[in-house]
Amino acid sequence: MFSKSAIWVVVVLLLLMLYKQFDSHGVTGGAKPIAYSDLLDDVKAKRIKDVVIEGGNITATRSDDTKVRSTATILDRGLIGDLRDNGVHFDVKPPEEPSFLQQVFVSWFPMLLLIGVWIFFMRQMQGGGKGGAFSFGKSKARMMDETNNTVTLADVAGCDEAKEEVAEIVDFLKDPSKFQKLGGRIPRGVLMVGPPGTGKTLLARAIAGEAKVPFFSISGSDFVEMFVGVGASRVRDMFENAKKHSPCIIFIDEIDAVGRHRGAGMGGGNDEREQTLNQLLVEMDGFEAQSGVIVIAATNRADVLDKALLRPGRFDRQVNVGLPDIRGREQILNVHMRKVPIGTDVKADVLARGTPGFSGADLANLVNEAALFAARRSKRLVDMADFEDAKDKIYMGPERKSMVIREEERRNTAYHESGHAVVAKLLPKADPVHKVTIMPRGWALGLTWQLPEHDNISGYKDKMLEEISILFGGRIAEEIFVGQMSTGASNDFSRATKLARSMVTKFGMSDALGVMVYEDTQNDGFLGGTNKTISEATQQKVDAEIRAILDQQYALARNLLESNREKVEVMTKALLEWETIDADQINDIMAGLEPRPPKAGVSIRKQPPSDGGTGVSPSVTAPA
Ligand SMILES: Nc1ncnc2c1ncn2[C@@H]1O[C@H](COP(=O)(O)OP(=O)(O)OP(=O)(O)O)[C@@H](O)[C@H]1O
Ligand SMILES: [Zn+2]
Repeated sequence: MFSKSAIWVVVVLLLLMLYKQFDSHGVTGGAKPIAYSDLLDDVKAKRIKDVVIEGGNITATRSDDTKVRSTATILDRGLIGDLRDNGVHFDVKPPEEPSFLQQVFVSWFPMLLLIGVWIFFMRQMQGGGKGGAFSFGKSKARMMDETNNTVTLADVAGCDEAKEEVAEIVDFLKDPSKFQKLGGRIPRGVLMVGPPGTGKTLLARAIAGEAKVPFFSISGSDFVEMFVGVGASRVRDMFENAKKHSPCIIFIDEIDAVGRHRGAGMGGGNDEREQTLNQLLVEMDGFEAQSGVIVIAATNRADVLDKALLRPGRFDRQVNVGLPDIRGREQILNVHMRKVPIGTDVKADVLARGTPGFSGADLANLVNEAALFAARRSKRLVDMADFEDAKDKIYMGPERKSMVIREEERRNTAYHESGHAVVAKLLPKADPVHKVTIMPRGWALGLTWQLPEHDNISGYKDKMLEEISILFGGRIAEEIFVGQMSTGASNDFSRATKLARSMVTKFGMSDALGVMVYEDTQNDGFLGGTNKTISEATQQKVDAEIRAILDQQYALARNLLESNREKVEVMTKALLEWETIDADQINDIMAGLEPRPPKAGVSIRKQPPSDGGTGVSPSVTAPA
């Protein structure tokens, strides 16, 4: 409101000044301006009876009572003499002073303007400014009181260790006095460390929910303001507020925004951030451990934090919240599946196997996407086909149903994917093939998905060799059955080569070169990128060894496909007919049977569902 009235004041003053300007001109208003020389002529000709000199202005009255005016010049010292000589009555007045109001306005105007601009920006920064211009130092922490926080530890899944670690905090918050009597030392600060979306915020809320205490949450970036001192006073305010509501939890997300070690950053440091951090340290030291306020902070990088934050009495307890493993993913899926109506064919364990690397937030998103698919198809339950599509969409981008693919190209892709799949099925150590599709999706024309039994933690030599053969399978099938080679296999080739190179140079899996590690991964590509630890001769041996591995695996795959031609043909036919085939159909084909038709509900969607999942590394055929 203030800025609006300020604008009005400015406008009124401006008008006043303009009016004054016109007004002073109005005094001389009736006079006709004439040249100075004409005036002098008039004086000499005795046509002037009266003259008023006011500052530099001369107003003269002629004998006929008409008024003229002109500008006097100090150069003309003879003017007075001329006037006297010609008997003109004259008067000299001092130049008119600006009025008091005008003076005040002129001297204060720049100041007022500055203040106006300042207020404007302040309000802008407050985001519309409900708090007005005077609430900078107030904490922005949002408080959620115990009655509307319904999250409990049961909602957090797949991180049992972390949950065990925080159980003690829940106990303490439930009944601080019990601990206080025994004098036990309860942590004041807990640091949750883990990648984004793994449920750090959720876990902190669950602690508050379980203990039924208020939960203050704020993001580290909320403290970082343009003005020195604002962040620090926000910290102070937040702690004061929290103490009033103790026992309670303060949750600071992204603490690295303030907690980065001091002296880092441009120009050797950032005063504002350091002040804020110092204030945080002061507050954490200051409040009694028994006051019942527990500060939980989250970060994805504990290594960038200022060491002072991690000292005893501050965030001395660390809880690691990592990406969920296969069992964790299954539990998280189950938690989120409770919120939507799920069909009986949905198997959380299969989905968990197919989603390595997914975080809790990704899995929540998966369930949500699946529900959207089901809604779009007007289903009453979310079934496995919806989950499959949701997962494919998240991994590969949406289906490109409208993409026009020439029949020839489609056939080529079908042979290519069948090649991958048949080789994978025939090799003993390969991960089971769960789905093959030639449905274009994202940037891929088709893909073969293998589903690992376990999360791939380490690679074994035989398995890696087989993987190389599987990668070659696509291109070889094109060679054998189509007779021409497309560029769609280039991704396969580069992956095969990379794998072979790592086997030789990193994993020491080559018989000829032994277990020495030839590639210093630390310095890879640094300083010119040449690897000085390898001599020219060794480099040649390395190349020859990679070549040998690739040739050998290529020959193996080619052999397998040549001697199983009819299986590739049948699979290709099935793919051309149904676009996607699942594990059961693939098994039929490999057993030499006619593949069973796709499961129900498929003909409507044209794309058959499958109960398979994704592999860690689907073999993707990119368009040329
Ligand atoms: N372990 C889990 N169990 C159940 N749901 C989870 C889990 N992890 C994440 N989620 C889901 O993902 C959402 C986002 O997680 P949350 O915001 O807690 O992650 P975060 O680790 O704090 O991420 P960030 O570091 O990006 O802030 C949660 O609201 C929840 O729906
Ligand atoms: Zn391929």
